[in-house]
Amino acid sequence: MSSLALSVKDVKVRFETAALAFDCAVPAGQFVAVVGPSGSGKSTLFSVIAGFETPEAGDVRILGEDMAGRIPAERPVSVIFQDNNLFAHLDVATNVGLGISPSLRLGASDHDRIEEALARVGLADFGRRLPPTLSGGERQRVALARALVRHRPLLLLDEPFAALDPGMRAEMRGLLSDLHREEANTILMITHHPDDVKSLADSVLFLDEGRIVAHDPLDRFLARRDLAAINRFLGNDEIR
Ligand SMILES: Nc1ncnc2c1ncn2[C@@H]1O[C@H](COP(=O)(O)OP(=O)(O)OP(=O)(O)O)[C@@H](O)[C@H]1O
Repeated sequence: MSSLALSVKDVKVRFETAALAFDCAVPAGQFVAVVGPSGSGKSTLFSVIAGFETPEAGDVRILGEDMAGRIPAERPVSVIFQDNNLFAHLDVATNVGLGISPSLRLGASDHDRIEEALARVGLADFGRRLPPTLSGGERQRVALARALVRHRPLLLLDEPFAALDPGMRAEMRGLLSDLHREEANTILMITHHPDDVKSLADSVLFLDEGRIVAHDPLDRFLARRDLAAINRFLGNDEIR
């Protein structure tokens, strides 16, 4: 029995112009902010965990289980991307239903689950709407509902608030924090905003040049002054 939600060990990914190497271990139930400069490897780390990218070496375990050879759909993971991947021609309820069954074979209890998930994200009456008629924040809430119906123990969020204005960001942070508490899941969230880190994270994974250079509890991370890239992210350079 493992109390680790995620273990990434000696993982190596090589692209034409970049070599990346990841090592980290995340206890179950944590909310982890994943931060670092552009191009440092955050999205690639997510692709490796979710199974979209096969590393040339190393070991990914989720809740103690080896993920080698498992395609994305077979992993106990949900991913929400910045552009939320909703199908524009399918209504909101159908988009959420895809989280339950990619072939949309849905029974009566599935429709109840969809309605419950939409109500939970504050979109109870939105089932028949089409995604292009929604605001950016509403679309992200649909993506969250689609992740919720899957009940996967690990949720990966790749800049889910990037397109939102500050008011909506704050609203989404509140919703995510409530859902994390209720679901007792493990969340990794990529963000470029110190505010997201401070209000949501238990710990912070910091990447630089294709490596995880820090994995600290939030307080320790915020007190760090020893790495230039972290100082830049936290705005410590500007205070001096
Ligand atoms: N499919 C790919 N083919 C070749 N190189 C890639 C590929 N995916 C990522 N890279 C390279 O790997 C490095 C890490 O990219 P990645 O997208 O993981 O960074 P990131 O930290 O998520 O950046 P950003 O914050 O800008 O989204 C970059 O140098 C990028 O050019």
